[in-house]
Amino acid sequence: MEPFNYRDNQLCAEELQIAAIAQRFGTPCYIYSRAALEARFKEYQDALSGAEHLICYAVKANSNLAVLDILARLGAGFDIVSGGEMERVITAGGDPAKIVFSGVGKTPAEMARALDLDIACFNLESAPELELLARVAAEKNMVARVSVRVNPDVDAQTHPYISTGLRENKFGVTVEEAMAVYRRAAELPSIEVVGIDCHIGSQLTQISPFIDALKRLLALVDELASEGITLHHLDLGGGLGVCYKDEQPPSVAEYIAAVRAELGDRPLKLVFEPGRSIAANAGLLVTRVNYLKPTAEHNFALVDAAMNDMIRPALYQAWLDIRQVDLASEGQTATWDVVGPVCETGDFLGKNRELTVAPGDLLALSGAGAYGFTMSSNYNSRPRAAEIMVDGDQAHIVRAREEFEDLIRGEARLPD
Ligand SMILES: Cc1ncc(COP(=O)(O)O)c(C=O)c1O
Ligand SMILES: N[C@@H](CCCC[NH3+])C(=O)O
Repeated sequence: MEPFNYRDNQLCAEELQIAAIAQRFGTPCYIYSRAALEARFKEYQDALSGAEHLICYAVKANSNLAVLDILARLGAGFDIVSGGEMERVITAGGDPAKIVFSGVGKTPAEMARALDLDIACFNLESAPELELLARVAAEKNMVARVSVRVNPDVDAQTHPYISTGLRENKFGVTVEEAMAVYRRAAELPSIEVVGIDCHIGSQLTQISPFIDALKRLLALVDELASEGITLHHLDLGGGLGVCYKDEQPPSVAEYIAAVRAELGDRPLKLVFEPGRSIAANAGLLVTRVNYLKPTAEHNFALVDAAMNDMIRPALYQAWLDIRQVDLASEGQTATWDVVGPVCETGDFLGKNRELTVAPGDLLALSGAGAYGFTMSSNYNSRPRAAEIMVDGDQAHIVRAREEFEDLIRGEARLPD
């Protein structure tokens, strides 16, 4: 489902022209498509039909309440990594019984709140975390359901910053350590062992690393069973990649089919934590060209969005497609570096792009629905962008553009 198409040379989001949305809500703005979010989530549901499963959307990819609400209505569970994400899910109407809590640094307060909400499962990332959780649960006279995040030491073949399943990464426990953590968990009265979990990295474009990880997890499941520790679910994390440029990731259906084939008829509920593969291509970042600055070295198109709005190009050298909103622009055709107003040389959204642009034109960055707004900041005291949800021929503002008052909230000058 491609939500952003041209009609009469004008880029549209579902039934609406991007130019009209930008006119109404200003730029820079994130524009999401409800239909695209739903279609991607349903791909997972269809691929998993007939199997006991839970699809826990990874909130970090795009945590806007409207996005969470749309997915919650379809029955989604949620993968969270902080108290803030937990409260977002609850505020959006998500079901706490479908929350899994990942993350290497859970605090006692976050644990206590998650226990009060009776979330599905804590994905434990270390032996000390198990001890702390057991204490927090015991003090509340409660039992915490856990799975252990295993670091299977497989190469996800993705950017090193978003690879998480190698021995050198900070996430999870090694296969060897996992046995000890499970044995200890099984003897703690305030802990109930329910599952096993891994997440080997993000933007994976091949199935084989997932299957390698799954094999290592299944071997552990068998070893645990032989010791009388029976697991009920297997959580393979997120990580399925998307096409930003010319990547050819497997489809959701291919990926899930391969996992189901490897699992065979084991009585394990399958849990997934997809983020990017649901949200990335359901969103655009729309920006306006303020100046054209051709120099001897480079042609710069200075736009009103910057690295604080979308940091992926600066942080991971990520390539995002940049499209003209108006294909009939009468601007200057050249190879442009599309850069923002932030005072950093690394502040670029894309380099060497063939575009026809004039000051005042709009450009749209594709693949911006995941790890776009959620990674944005106020660097250079820039208010964060507005977020818009398009639903057919309706555009809803789902996060207001920040104002100066938002920038200084909580700050104070010293007393006289
Ligand atoms: C534990 C965990 N689960 C799920 C995800 C979501 O990953 P992705 O957006 O690649 O699907 C992440 C982020 O990579 C993660 O760290
Ligand atoms: N933030 C990363 C994805 C990593 C997710 C964290 N586990 C990105 O934009 O590609």
